Amino acid sequence: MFPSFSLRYARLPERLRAECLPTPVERPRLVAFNRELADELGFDLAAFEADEAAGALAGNQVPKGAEPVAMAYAGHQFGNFVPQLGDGRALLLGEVVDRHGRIRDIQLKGSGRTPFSRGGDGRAPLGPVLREYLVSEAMHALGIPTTRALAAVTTGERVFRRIPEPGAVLTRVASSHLRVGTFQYFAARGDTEAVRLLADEAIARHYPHLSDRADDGERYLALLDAVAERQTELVARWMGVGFIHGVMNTDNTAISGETIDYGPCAFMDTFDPRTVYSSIDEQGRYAYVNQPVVIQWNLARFAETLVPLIDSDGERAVERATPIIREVSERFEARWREVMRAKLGLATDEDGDGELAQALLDAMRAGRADFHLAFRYLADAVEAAAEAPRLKDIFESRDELEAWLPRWRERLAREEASNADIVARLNAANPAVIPRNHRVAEAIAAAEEDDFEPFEALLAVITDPYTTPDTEVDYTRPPRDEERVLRTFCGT
Ligand SMILES: Nc1ncnc2c1ncn2[C@@H]1O[C@H](COP(=O)(O)OP(=O)(O)OP(=O)(O)O)[C@@H](O)[C@H]1O
Repeated sequence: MFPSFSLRYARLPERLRAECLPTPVERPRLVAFNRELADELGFDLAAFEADEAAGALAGNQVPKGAEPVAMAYAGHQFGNFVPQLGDGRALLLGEVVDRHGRIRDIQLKGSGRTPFSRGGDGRAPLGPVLREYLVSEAMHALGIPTTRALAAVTTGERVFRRIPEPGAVLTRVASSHLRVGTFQYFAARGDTEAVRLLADEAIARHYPHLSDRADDGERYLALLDAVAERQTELVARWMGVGFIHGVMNTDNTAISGETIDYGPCAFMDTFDPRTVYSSIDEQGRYAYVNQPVVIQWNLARFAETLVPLIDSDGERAVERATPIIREVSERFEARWREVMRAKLGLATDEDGDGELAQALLDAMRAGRADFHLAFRYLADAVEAAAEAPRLKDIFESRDELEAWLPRWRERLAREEASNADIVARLNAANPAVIPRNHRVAEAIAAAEEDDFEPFEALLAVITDPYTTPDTEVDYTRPPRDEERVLRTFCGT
């Protein structure tokens, strides 16, 4: 059933990883399987058989040709350096070449202890597995780079967190699992050769256009620049859909520029830039508004690992890398303005656009408006005479919005586009439905009672996010006060 594995990472020197087999589980049952992604990866779907797939995707049988490895990595967690993390509950089965010729990692998450497990049990509860499944697939449907979810299997075993919970294994697909933390692991050990191997692997897999730069220093500097570009754009795009990652540690900053690790993440409901959902982020380090600064900080940690590769003279290397890190804030501002222009229905670029977008966000904050509906319902207000009651109703106080709308319409007039075109742009840039926290919580609670219908129904609508769902349940509605999820648990 599985496509053939290329075992690139398993063939890298042993100190980069640990060979390790998954620990079999009692009663594997396939509860979610992404056929579209499986097809893209080259799975033989004609030979697909659910029980056999469940066994393989729970790690009870290692697929033919796979050589599972746990990857070594370190990381700054909430600002503190932890020199040894590594896949403590995940195993890379190997890489496959998908139907588009792209190399993709296939990894089991929750498949048992590894040499990097430290005190952990190597397992994952069903709730976080389904949260990662839902949110990563929604992110993909929104067109934002991310790891993907291929399958979820329940194990028939309990895992013990605050309370006993049903266990599960997620099969995750990524264009690679190289993280800033992977580089930090070896840099902290003074193993420059390993850092070089990783940098070369990163260039080969994600930035092949850099490989023909003859000068080593230039090439690794260009790698830093390329990662900074992708990560900065990623954060701007997260913020454009109201996403808060929740745990932007350096081990969760992917070199590919994909979103990775959907732990205590959430999409914001009421707009407030200080919003934090994560139960483990007590100081608000990873609040919505802090994300651009955090990514700059994480990229500076990445730059530090590359110093010996950039120039044999450390001071000169730092001098060369520093402008790239400094520029992250400007780059972010530019990407953010692009994201916001699209959300306002603007295809042309004017100096005042950033300020116009900020004024709407200020109005949303003052009016305690729902982030997603405020943008989605802008389409009702394009016409000068429009009353737009749906839009106005979601603002608790409207003065700022009322003052903003004529400014926006004046700006739209300079677009020289028909109202219908503007409406089409707005609807293509502002999703109707995202996985709201209370809906994710509801789907998880039902699945924990063995009812997967709410999970499947939610998955169906969030993977078609720009279409207003025609369903009995209103997936677009913000939570009522009693439904509000204030904190999300990472549940590791
Ligand atoms: N139950 C567990 N058993 C062993 N190790 C664990 C467990 N939970 C988390 N870890 C390890 O602790 C570290 C931090 O965990 P975190 O929750 O950020 O990552 P994760 O969700 O497991 O992994 P990823 O970043 O690959 O999505 C990682 O090295 C992870 O492998």
